[in-house]
Amino acid sequence: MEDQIIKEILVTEDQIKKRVKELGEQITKDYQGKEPVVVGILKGAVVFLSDLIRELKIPIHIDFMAVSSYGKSSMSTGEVRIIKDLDFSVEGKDIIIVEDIIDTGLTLGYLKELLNKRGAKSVKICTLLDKPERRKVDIDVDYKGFIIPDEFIIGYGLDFNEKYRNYSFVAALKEEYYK
Ligand SMILES: O=P(O)(O)OC[C@H]1O[C@H](OP(=O)(O)OP(=O)(O)O)[C@H](O)[C@@H]1O
Ligand code: HPA
Ligand SMILES: [Mg+2]
Repeated sequence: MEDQIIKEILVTEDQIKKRVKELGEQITKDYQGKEPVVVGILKGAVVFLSDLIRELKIPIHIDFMAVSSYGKSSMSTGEVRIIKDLDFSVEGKDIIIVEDIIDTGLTLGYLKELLNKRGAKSVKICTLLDKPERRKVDIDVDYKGFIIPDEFIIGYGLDFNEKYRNYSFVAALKEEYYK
């Protein structure tokens, strides 16, 4: 049963729905007359992305990337390995990277720089969750849903050993499961 692994529900389904709608309205306003490419980072971002894009009342394109950190050596450089690259060029495009969570910031720090280097016209970041206590690199977050404490989070795309991504709320996992 899910109750056994959950320490606390941090964000309820209703709170997520309301916030996703607000973020969608904000992005819709900011991108009037533009046709941004929404880039989802697999797999965690898929749940948030699929809800968010239905709140965008502008023409958009969707693309995906899958990345994995290089392990210990990447912790200082923040270099990540690209498992699946984008299908389309970002040159001259307005990009919105969508993430489920920013933790150390290493993944997004690297990706934002990469897309800028590839000639994107603009690169903005939209994350559902922000865990600022764990940040290792400074990162400008343009759109953020909720600030969360330094706990291991599951649900709404976030996994623990690939499970619990399908929960429609965001919860902290009991410490005994990951410590
Ligand atoms: O800010 P950071 O410390 O870089 O951490 C955030 C990244 O870690 C998680 O992905 P994960 O590698 O677990 O892959 P997943 O989305 O497939 O679960 C999350 O979805 C972000 O992409
Ligand atoms: O708290 C988390 N939970 C799941 N995946 C994650 N990736 C970075 N931080 C987290
Ligand atoms: Mg994960």
